[in-house]
Parts: sequence; structure tokens; C-alpha cells
Amino acid sequence: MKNLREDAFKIIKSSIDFVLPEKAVQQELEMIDLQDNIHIVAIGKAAWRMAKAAKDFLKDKVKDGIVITKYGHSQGTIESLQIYEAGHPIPDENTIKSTKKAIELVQNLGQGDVVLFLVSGGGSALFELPVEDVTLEDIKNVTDMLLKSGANIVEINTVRKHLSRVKGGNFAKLVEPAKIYSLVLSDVLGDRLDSIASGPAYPDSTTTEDVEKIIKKYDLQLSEKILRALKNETPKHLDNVETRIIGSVTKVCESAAKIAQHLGYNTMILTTTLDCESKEAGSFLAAIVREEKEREEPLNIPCAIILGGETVVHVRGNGKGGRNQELVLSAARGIKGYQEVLIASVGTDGTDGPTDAAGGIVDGETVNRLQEKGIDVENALNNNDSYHALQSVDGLVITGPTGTNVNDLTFILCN
Ligand SMILES: Nc1ncnc2c1ncn2[C@@H]1O[C@H](COP(=O)(O)OP(=O)(O)OP(=O)(O)O)[C@@H](O)[C@H]1O
Ligand SMILES: O=C(O)[C@H](O)CO
Ligand SMILES: [Mg+2]
Repeated sequence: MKNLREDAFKIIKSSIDFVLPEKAVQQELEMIDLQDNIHIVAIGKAAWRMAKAAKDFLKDKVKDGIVITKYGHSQGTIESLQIYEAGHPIPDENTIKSTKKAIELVQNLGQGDVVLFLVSGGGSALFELPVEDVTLEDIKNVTDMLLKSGANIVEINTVRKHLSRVKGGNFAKLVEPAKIYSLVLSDVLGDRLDSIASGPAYPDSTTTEDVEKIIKKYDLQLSEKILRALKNETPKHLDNVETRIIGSVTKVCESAAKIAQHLGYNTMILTTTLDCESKEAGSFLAAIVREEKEREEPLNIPCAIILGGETVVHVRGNGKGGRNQELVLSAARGIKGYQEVLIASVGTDGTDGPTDAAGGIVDGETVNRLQEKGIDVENALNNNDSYHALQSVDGLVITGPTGTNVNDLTFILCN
């Protein structure tokens, strides 16, 4: 007899453990021949763990460095490094303050110096100094607007890059003539290096014309001042950068599949590039569950069907939630009444939207339980209030910050 819920938590925990940054950072550093006097700059939700791994491996070769991560994501001091925490997903004063410190650290370096740049998702909010005339308040407003617009992360970052002195390759320019080795933990589908954390040390493939298209597509209401600032073009060529990807959503899907197999499920990775609306992904997953229960297709049961990616939410209500929570709540509608089924979805960083949950988990009883509590699923979805709905039926997955960030893992278990 399988306990699907227990198995789901095992799959979540073990597959996230598998993509923690330590091993990946070390393996990569073993292959690069770095001299002494290394300067570390680490940004993103996984910055602390990446920097700690680098310092533990390189030891006294590290001269100095700086870590900029989200509030609650650092785990103490690291010798020779300054540690900062800042606002995410909306940048704040500490974002600007710590970014200035990072610039101070690198701007007077010479040709023989090396910056080890450790990049992870979340970096866009945590590493920012706006172009002239644009204020932190402006950046906050534009970020909020973009995050709620339904634009995907590549589009969001296309706009952000053109308002920044560090994004879109501009940081690499500030580091010149020193060299940058960049190790990247990818949370962008397709691992687009100029999008991950808005590519501070990668030649930017997006242009001011792309920005204009995005503004039109999402009907973004921007002031004259911002529109003028968005005419800044980003660097298209960089000579001082070498970049390597050390982890991605594919890896977390592969490890989830391995664990599910080990737990006795027939297993399939359906996609590693799920990118539609969260609610629609939920409906689609429910349809797959029904197919399994009615016809045992595409896999014989017990089965685990695994998806990786990053769905999007058009936030229209004023509730609390995240894309993973919204996905499973939507899915709950389509699996109502089915026994021995489960759908889970989590952000591998441990935070889904502006909530303390990593994601959510639902089964065939979820909708009935919500009804008993007097909660209407459609209302909750319309108000983007998946967090409170799931909370009332023990449907939240809470891991705390995990120290990694390789996008979202979603899976179905059927027995
Ligand atoms: N009430 C809500 N319900 C559903 N989704 C929401 C809600 N409020 C915000 N969001 C979504 O949460 C997202 C931001 O949260 P989160 O930290 O999970 O993003 P992220 O993409 O993982 O961040 P990063 O990519 O910078 O690591 C926004 O894109 C927004 O669409
Ligand atoms: O920080 C960001 O821009 C996103 O997490 C994508 O990397
Ligand atoms: Mg992310």
C-alpha cells in the first residue's frame, strides 16, 4: 500500500537536496585553474551557499568578496566576505546599498585580477543600481507592474536590463579590465544566460526595440522619464567573461524521476519547459490524472509524471499565493472525487510568490475539504488567494529557504 503524500514529500526533499549548490560549485572549480587574489561576488537566492562552497574550496586564494541574497537566506558569516541581505521580489534600499559595495569592490581591479561571479535566480531584484535619473521608487513600481503583468521572466528582464547600471552585461563592463569567471545556477527555462538574474556578466541579446514590443504587448503604463531611460542600449560584446551553467531544472526533474522510480513508481518526465498560465497548467495536469485513472495512459499505475518549468500568474486579485499554489489549487478542481491521486508543485528555492510556502499539494478530496471549510475554489482562484485556501486544508508545502534556486518542480502521483 502506497502513501502518496509521504512519497511526495520524500520526492520533494530528496530532489531539492540533489540540486543544492555545494557539489556543483566544487566540481566546476576543480576544473578551472584559478590564481590567488580572487574576488567573489555572489548574487541571488542561492548566493550564500554558492559563496560558502567557493570559499571552502579556494580557501586563502580568496582575497575578498560580497554576498547579496534575499532576507532570511544567509546562514552566518563567511571569512573574508561581506554578507548582505536585500529585498525580493521587489528591490529595496539594501539592494542598492549592497550593489554599490559590490561595484566598489571590483571597479579598480587590474588586468591580472579575477572576479568569481556566482549567479543564481533572484539576482535581478537583489543586484541593482538604476541608470541616471531613475530612482529606487521607479524601479520598485516598474518591477511590481511587470511581476503582475503576466509577462514571462525573459520579457520582465528585458525591460529591467535597460534600466540598470549592472544588468545586461553592464556589470562585466565595470569589472574591466579584470576577468570574470561566472558560475550560474539556472532558474530560467532554456537556460538563457542573458536572462538569468538579468545577465550582469553576459552579452545582452535584447534590444531597446524588444523593450518597446513588451511595453505594447502588456500595455505597461510607464512615465515619460522611464520611457526615455529605457532607450539605454546594453553591451552586446564582452571580452572579459567566461561562463558555465552548474545546475538547472532538468537536473531536479531527473533526480525526482530517480527517486520516484526507487519508490516503486513507473516514471516519466513529461516536460522540463512548462511555461503556461498556472491555472491552465493545473487543469491540464488534472486531465492527465483522469487519463491515468480511467485508462492507465500514458503509464501503468502506480505512476509518477514529472514536469519542470515556471508557469505564470496574471495577478488580478488581492489575495496571497504563488504560481505553484495556484497551479495545484486549479488542478484540485479536475481531480475531485478520485482516490489515490495527488498533484504537487514547488519552487525549488523554497518560496512560492510572496509567501512562506514552497508550493502546494492536493488530492481528490481537496475540493470537498475546502467546501466543508466554506471556501469556494473559484473565488479563491479569482482572488489569487491560493495560500489561504490550501492552508485551511493542509495543502501547503513548507520547506523554508532551501539555498538553491532552479525553478519549479511539479508532479503527479497515481496509484
Ligand atoms: N497572490 C498571488 N497569487 C499567485 N501568484 C502570485 C501572487 N502574488 C505574486 N505572485 C507571483 O509570484 C511571483 C514572484 O514570486 P517568486 O519569489 O516565487 O518568484 P520567482 O520567479 O521565483 O523569483 P526569482 O525568479 O527572482 O527567483 C510573481 O511573478 C507573481 O506572478
Ligand atoms: O532573478 C531573476 O531574474 C530570475 O530569478 C531569473 O533568473
Ligand atoms: Mg525563480
